Amino acid sequence: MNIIAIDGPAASGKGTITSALAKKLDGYHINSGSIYRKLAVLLCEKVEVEHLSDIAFEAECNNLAAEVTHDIVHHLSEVSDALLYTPNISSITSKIAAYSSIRKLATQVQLDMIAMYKHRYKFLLLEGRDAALVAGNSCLCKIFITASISERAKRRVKQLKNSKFSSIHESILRQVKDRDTGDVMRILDPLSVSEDAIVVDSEVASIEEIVEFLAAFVLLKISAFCL
Ligand SMILES: Nc1ncnc2c1ncn2[C@@H]1O[C@H](COP(=O)(O)OP(=O)(O)OP(=O)(O)O)[C@@H](O)[C@H]1O
Ligand SMILES: Nc1ccn([C@H]2C[C@H](O)[C@@H](COP(=O)(O)O)O2)c(=O)n1
Repeated sequence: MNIIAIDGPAASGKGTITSALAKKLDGYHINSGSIYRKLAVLLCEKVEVEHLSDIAFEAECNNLAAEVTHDIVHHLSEVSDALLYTPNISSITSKIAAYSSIRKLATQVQLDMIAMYKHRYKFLLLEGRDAALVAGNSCLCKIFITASISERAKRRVKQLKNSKFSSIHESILRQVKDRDTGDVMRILDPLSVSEDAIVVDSEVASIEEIVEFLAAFVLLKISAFCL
């Protein structure tokens, strides 16, 4: 099984690049961020999280994980994609991703998806913070997509411009910084660059050029494996 693990900070372009790379390689894209985001939406449907203490918030995360675990695929399929990328859900997702009950559940969903799709596709592209860890020995290569924080905030402003969540650069920059801090500082599976990852700066080339380059890199890697 060939798993390509792809990671990077918020708005670095990893989702866009992974999706285009999956198309180019005829692979299947597993977006682990969307699993975490859907769990955040389910939590918000259940409780008002805004005024909870950290202890109460963690308890609610544990309750949610216990409640949905037996029918997780059904629960996740009930969540509309439209809600996933709102600033509020992005920030709550970053928070819930720190708790082991949530991480355990999201990891199980990813492992189930890998088991389901591994015989149907030559490549599985696993996007997310702990992709390399989840993929384990089946990881063919690790890719880390990055860009400067100002560029990432600029991209997010542009992305949100035509939605009802549009916001000014300063406020988006603060949100992106807060998410970086939450992702990098948390104890469980923090955002970090694995030493054997290939690091791609998405500011120095277009999306198409990066996808071309990465597809060539993956194919080279697999041919080296087959020697
Ligand atoms: N060279 C580039 N490479 C990748 N994305 C780019 C590039 N230039 C502009 N973008 C744009 O940056 C925006 C952010 O990309 P994307 O949503 O894929 O980021 P992400 O890392 O998956 O973010 P998140 O983790 O918050 O979901 C998209 O609108 C994408 O089109
Ligand atoms: N494997 C993963 C995937 C995502 N997260 C966290 C990190 C982010 O704060 C949030 C949303 O992820 P994104 O859609 O931006 O990739 O979920 C994680 O901890 N582990």
